[in-house]
Amino acid sequence: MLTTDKKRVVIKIGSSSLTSLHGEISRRKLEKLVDEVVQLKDDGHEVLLVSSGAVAAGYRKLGCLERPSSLPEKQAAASIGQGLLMESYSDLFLSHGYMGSQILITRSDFSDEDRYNNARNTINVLLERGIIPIVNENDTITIDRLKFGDNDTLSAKVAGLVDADQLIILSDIDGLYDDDPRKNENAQLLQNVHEITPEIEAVAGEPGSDVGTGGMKSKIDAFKITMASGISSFLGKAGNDNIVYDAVYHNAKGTYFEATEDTENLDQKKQWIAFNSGPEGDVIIDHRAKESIVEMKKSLLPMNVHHVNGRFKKGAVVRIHDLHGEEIGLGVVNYSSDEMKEMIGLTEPELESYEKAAIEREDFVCHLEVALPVGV
Ligand SMILES: Nc1ncnc2c1ncn2[C@@H]1O[C@H](COP(=O)(O)OP(=O)(O)O)[C@@H](O)[C@H]1O
Ligand SMILES: N[C@@H](CCC(=O)OP(=O)(O)O)C(=O)O
Repeated sequence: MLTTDKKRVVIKIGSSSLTSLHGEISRRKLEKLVDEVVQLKDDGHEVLLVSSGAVAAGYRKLGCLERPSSLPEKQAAASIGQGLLMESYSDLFLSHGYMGSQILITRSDFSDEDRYNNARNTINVLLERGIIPIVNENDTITIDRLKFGDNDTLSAKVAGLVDADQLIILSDIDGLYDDDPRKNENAQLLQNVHEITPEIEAVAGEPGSDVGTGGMKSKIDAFKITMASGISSFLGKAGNDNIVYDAVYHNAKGTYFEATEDTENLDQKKQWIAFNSGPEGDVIIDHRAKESIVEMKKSLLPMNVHHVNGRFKKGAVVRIHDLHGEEIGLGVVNYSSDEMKEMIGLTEPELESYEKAAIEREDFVCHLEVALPVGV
């Protein structure tokens, strides 16, 4: 995060906002976006782009008449389109004296803590040296169940990774409405959202175009992540005049997502546990232990582990459940599943040799404290 009024801004632009009606990359739309990023750079802000558009830019050149639905065809299209997209961005930024750089990320890169931290270090160097990192999912090599899938949640995770001040999501709609505007012409624009309540989640519908994948639902998931991470966010319409520039200065038409000041922000370690780690097993605890870690905010002691499911090593992230099967949160274990199984049933004096907590409080993220998006 920058300390002055210079901001670190992550801008996400969706496929539908970069392509023409025929699904080709629109040079005019790209130029407009680049012009606005350049305005921010000229003002001294750091900017990172999360740009979709690889599949959209490539599928016709692959010989498909419409956006393919099979994974191998989408991946082949992205292989063609990603290069074309980057070529256009590089040319345009260079014509203004700025340099772009490509970063392709998979979900498994983010679930490995070392690779996650490494990505942060790399991006920090680029931003500090005035480069504009351009991030997309590494579509050509990811497999379906391990895909981010849409770039909305990817952009929120990237914003958390680089400790951004603001996430701007540009779409084909000028904000979040209280109902799907395609179905209800009286739907009203919501200008400020301070909490993602079940009512807010309920207004989010499917994608509005053939080229977008996320729809409003994935944007809401993205804003849950940024709000829990203390990052303010904005949703507005790509192509509206000065939308990006005005959003940074809080003057744009759209929806601003800002958590209230009393919301506790997750630190970077907890962001990784909550949104990026892939849990490897389950630790089940009784109601007394639940009260101790949730309400009294204590660490989970070895004597409070009721049983464990799955195999995991020391340092893995696990799901913590109560005896009714309700998931309470996620945490990093200090013992492997085998060690934990050995502890169960031991008396207090016998447990004395296990000096560490099973899960330290600072390595535990409670679902009650943070409304975690499911499955992101
Ligand atoms: N409550 C809502 N408010 C605004 N848009 C909505 C809502 N529910 C569904 N949508 C649809 O979500 C679409 C934007 O998502 P998407 O098509 O994935 O765009 P992008 O490619 O920009 O990510 C809008 O065009 C709109 O039709
Ligand atoms: N990684 C994909 C983006 C997936 C996608 O379509 O996302 P979005 O347009 O943001 O809903 C691509 O570059 O084509």
